[in-house]
Amino acid sequence: MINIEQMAIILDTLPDPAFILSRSGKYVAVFGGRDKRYYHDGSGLVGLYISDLIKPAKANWFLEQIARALESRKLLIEEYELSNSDVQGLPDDGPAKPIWFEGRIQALSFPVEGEEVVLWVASNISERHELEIRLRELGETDQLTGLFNRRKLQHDLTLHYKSYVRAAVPTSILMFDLDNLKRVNDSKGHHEGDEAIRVVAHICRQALRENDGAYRFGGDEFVITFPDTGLEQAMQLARQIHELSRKQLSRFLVDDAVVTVSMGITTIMQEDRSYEDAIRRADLALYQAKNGGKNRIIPA
Ligand SMILES: Nc1nc2c(ncn2[C@@H]2O[C@H](COP(=O)(O)OP(=O)(O)OP(=O)(O)O)[C@@H](O)[C@H]2O)c(=O)[nH]1
Repeated sequence: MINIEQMAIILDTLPDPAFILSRSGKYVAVFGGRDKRYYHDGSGLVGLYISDLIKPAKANWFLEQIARALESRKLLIEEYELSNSDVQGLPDDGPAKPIWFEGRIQALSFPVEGEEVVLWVASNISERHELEIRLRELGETDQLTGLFNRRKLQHDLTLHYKSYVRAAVPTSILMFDLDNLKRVNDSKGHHEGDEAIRVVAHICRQALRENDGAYRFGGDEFVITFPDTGLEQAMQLARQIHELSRKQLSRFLVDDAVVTVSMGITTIMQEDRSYEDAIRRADLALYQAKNGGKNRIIPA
């Protein structure tokens, strides 16, 4: 059988720190989490209160989670970020960067000093968190250009459409396609064609305002979204992008054919049942730009 001294050693050897916290946010006890590569030593916190140590917004969040665990009596699992500069009284030795934690919070069945308490186990999940961010970025980025991909466009346009329905915030959509890329590929090779596509991505980045989004729709087709922007203003931005393209793509020349861009532009409208209706309209306008002789902008 394990005796009480051994039990105390086991508690202190727990790989992740385990806090006993009262409803009012008092650190009643701290066990484990001794490896300084992963954790700051929290033993100096015992007897102190969360609200005295942590900035108000975060402190309130901790108190809310304690209350939730006490009310539900069920295991509560929450992820949060915390650095040692967020918590007064923590030593400097330990991880320098902010840590992402997974907190596992469970009400205990006995009070301490007349107050209800929870057990809060805080696991360092920073590596997993970074990997998740990286995977999300990869899942929404086009490899050749570094622009967002079509999946991300669908996600963002869904939100823009909701903003339009909820608060009549207009989003304009510019769809454009390179002209004559096939001739560059055929006569100068795919590598040169790739370069033209990268130049377009660079132009998009040059022209974007803070909340605009640039996406590779597929092949040599691109979309730019202009949130909170009506058609007239979006037309001006499209003209700028068209002009930048005219200058920067002029070096991709095959015989008498230059790489240019054809553009269709529209705004989410009242009759649209989803963002897809607006995309279809932009696509149709782009088709008209191609049919009208390429290298032009057609609004719809
Ligand atoms: N190098 C390169 N070419 C691509 C890529 N994606 C699509 N393309 C080429 O882009 C061309 C797209 O077809 P089209 O739009 O009909 O060709 P285009 O010469 O631009 O024709 P217009 O749009 O009518 O001017 C095809 O030749 C594709 O092979 C890519 O990632 N790299």
